[in-house]
Amino acid sequence: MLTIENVLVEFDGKVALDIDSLTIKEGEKIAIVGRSGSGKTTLIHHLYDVLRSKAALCSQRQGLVENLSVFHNIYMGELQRHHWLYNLVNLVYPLPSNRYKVSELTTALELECPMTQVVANLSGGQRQRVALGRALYQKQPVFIGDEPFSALDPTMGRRLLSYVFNQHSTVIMALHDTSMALACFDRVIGLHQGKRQFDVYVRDICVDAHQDQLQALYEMSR
Ligand SMILES: Nc1ncnc2c1ncn2[C@@H]1O[C@H](COP(=O)(O)OP(=O)(O)OP(=O)(O)O)[C@@H](O)[C@H]1O
Repeated sequence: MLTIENVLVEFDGKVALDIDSLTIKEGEKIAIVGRSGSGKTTLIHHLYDVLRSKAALCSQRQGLVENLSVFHNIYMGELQRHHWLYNLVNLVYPLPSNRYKVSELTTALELECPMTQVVANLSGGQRQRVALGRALYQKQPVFIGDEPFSALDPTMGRRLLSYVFNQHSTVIMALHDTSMALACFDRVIGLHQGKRQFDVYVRDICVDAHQDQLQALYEMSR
């Protein structure tokens, strides 16, 4: 589906990402792990730039519009598909079909607040699920997420990960939860100082041994 080669990203002369070659096949579920500052977000954004036409991004920054409702923030995922006039009408009088689609999604995301609730009044975990909803609403074949469950309890995180998997053929996700990476994903890529430290298919490895390798990745000195 995609091969990137010789990707070097620097900020102020400091290497953030240095990948010689990385191939991603359609249908893969890939977790990207590594300690804070190892280059996960930089890689996620690079992959999104390359795959943009068929991917939805759920970024760490979220980019929610504080004064708009849950409905509007999720509906924004589809803005570019419609004429501006349709979007304007829907902003003022949300159409029943769109209200129905968004409400199905908020139920799946276990968002119990009303769809009319302004995002500024939501908790961190609720905001994260609204951002996730906006990415899911796009119904793209590829889902790219940057720690999309970091504010959720682990059980809910796993339930929502299953939902994301059911809705997308290919999933690429930066995570700090290494147990989730090994238990739920096909392939795990470990980054350290912008470089790939390992890249394994979970079916080919001894998970317990790899749990130690993952732990070591987080304990590496900078
Ligand atoms: N816009 C920027 N300007 C300057 N430096 C940046 C910028 N974005 C990232 N960096 C630097 O690039 C390196 C990689 O950052 P990145 O955000 O990709 O790491 P990360 O693994 O996603 O971290 P985290 O787990 O904390 O989100 C870090 O040293 C970071 O400080």
